[in-house]
Amino acid sequence: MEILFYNSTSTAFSPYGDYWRRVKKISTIELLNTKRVQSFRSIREEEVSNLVNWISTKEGSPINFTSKVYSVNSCITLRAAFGTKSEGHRDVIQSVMQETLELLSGFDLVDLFPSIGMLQWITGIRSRLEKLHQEIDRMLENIINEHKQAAVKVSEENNKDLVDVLLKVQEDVDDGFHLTTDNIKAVIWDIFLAGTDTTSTTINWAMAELMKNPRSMKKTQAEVRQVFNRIGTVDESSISEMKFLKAVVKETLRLHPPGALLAPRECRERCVMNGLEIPIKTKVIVNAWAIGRDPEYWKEAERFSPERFFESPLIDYRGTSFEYIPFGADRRMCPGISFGMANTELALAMLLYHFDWKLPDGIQHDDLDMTEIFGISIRRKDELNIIPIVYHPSLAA
Ligand code: HEM
Repeated sequence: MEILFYNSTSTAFSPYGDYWRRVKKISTIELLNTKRVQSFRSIREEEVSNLVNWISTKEGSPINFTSKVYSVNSCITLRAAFGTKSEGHRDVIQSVMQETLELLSGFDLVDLFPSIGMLQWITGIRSRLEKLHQEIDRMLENIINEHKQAAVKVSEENNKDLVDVLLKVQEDVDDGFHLTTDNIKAVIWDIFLAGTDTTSTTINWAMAELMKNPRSMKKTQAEVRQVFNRIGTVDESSISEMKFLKAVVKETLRLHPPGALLAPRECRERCVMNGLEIPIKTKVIVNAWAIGRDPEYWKEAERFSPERFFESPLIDYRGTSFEYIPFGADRRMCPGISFGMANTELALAMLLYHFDWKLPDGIQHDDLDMTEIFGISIRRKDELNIIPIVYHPSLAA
């Protein structure tokens, strides 16, 4: 079933209000635009390089790839959101976020956004969530105050973190819309929840698929190494040349869209689809996971084959190819595509450049278990434990 319709009087689903529209606009235009995402390049490169250095010390032993990728992504998001001011709070934020994700693991994106409505209806875990909510609130309050008190105002666009940008928006009252401090906290926390888990899940699935498909792994590594060796630097500047790597990420998102059920929609007017009458106000759930595996649109739909995107180069994830919507479509579409893709592509490129990867003893490529578990994002059931072997360009044939 790819689209579910049902009438709902539940408070879980609140129609979009003016607040939501404004915040969405701010997220898309001010916070997560391509230029801003570019300005976080050095953060990405530094954090992934730190990971590469750490992995180098573990050569020959299995590492928990899943948890390492998760912590790198949360560091990148933290630094992008709070700048250097996050350092004193980093451990607390990461553990609170981890706890939130664990508590919410039975829920999905559909339940979470806009998060403002979330706490109103989750009953069983309400008290723990409320305690966490207070902790998060206190922590964000401190960080925002530190930003407000910073003696030197940040004027250079490139040095602005997301809190700086939101405080600037708060100052510039736009035709009567006032962004409160609570709004700022909610936006930042939504970005954490929506951005970190989805991105690290994507990197994890991509690596798992490459481990399961050695031919694709070889092809991706050959491309990444050819480009980085020719340019002479291992950084973000040449990622745009890595067409096969990009196809690997696209194929990963086709088979494993982390936000499988998208955000819920509501029918604004009565309509008829395939003879079925859909009344006004029906809640609509779109199953992007099932759409990406529909044999009507995809040849050998269950097979991991990045090459399919060379055969159909026009299929893109920007919300206009309806057979492929890992970031959703229309006004509820993900505002974090550029940030998510930049983090995913750089991490994969660097980890595939610097290391060859082996499965621990006794596990064959074909045997790698790809069972999924359903939560905020659809993750692999098992953490990915794999063995790094350092690549030395000078020794390569
Ligand atoms: C590979 C990474 C990512 C994937 C696959 C992904 C996917 C999605 C999907 C499917 C939705 C719902 C869209 C819809 O219903 O039409 C969504 C919403 C959202 N995403 Fe992402 N996302 C990713 C990364 C990010 C990042 C890095 C950020 C922020 C830094 C982010 C922020 C958000 C926010 C704030 C929403 C809610 C938008 C709303 O309520 O309208 N996402 N994302």
